[in-house]
Amino acid sequence: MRTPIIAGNWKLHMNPEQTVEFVNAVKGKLPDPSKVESVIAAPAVDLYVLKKTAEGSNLHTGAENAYFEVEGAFTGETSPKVLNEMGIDYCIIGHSERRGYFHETDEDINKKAKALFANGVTPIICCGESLETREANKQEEWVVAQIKAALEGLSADQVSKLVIAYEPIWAIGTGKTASADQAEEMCKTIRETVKDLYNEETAENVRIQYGGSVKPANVKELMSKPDIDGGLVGGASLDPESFLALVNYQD
Ligand SMILES: O=C(CO)COP(=O)(O)O
Repeated sequence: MRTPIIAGNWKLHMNPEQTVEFVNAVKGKLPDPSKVESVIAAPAVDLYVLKKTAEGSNLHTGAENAYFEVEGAFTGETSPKVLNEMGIDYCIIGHSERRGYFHETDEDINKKAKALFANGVTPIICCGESLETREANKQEEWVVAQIKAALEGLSADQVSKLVIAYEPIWAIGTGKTASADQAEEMCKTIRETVKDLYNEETAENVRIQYGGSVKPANVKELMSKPDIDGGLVGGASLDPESFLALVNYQD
């Protein structure tokens, strides 16, 4: 059985003081990680205090991006090796904002996935189509191509452990959620793609999140779908009460 995983993606929000305040507010109220895994992915400048403050709690930690090299003359980048040394569990890669604003390619994302695995950090690999692609009814081929490129050269064992986040760009920060059926349809397609590329067991193990205007009001319906194993949440993860409502959706 796959353990549900709800991850907040803070994007470019929150400073270290706000991070400490947030973690202290949620820390004693998170679900047992065997029932629902709770993750906060924070800006790199907040990760040290995020990890320190979360220690001994049920909160797992994540970075929002990392580079595919671990050391060297790469000004401004974050090392997967240092994330591991800090005890950071997850790293989001390939978010549509990184692909769009920072021109990250499928190849970069694949290299980042490999570098994260080589350094003991679990990738959360994002995929998702634009409104234009959906209106042309090309969303499946688009997302399948992104998944194939991102997973290129990864082993079945690695793919069993990673997380894939399906985030249709038209639903991010717009208040316009994909319907639970639309989200389920694509998450199912992603799982079938993993089955075709690897095997049934790997497809059964890989956890697939939906992201795009997930809120306490819609999380339960999304999570009731068989191929949706979690949420990657932007705006609604910034407030402790709202984050707690999301991770405790089973109550
Ligand atoms: O991009 C997202 C998470 O990575 C989704 O953001 P919102 O939840 O704010 O729509």
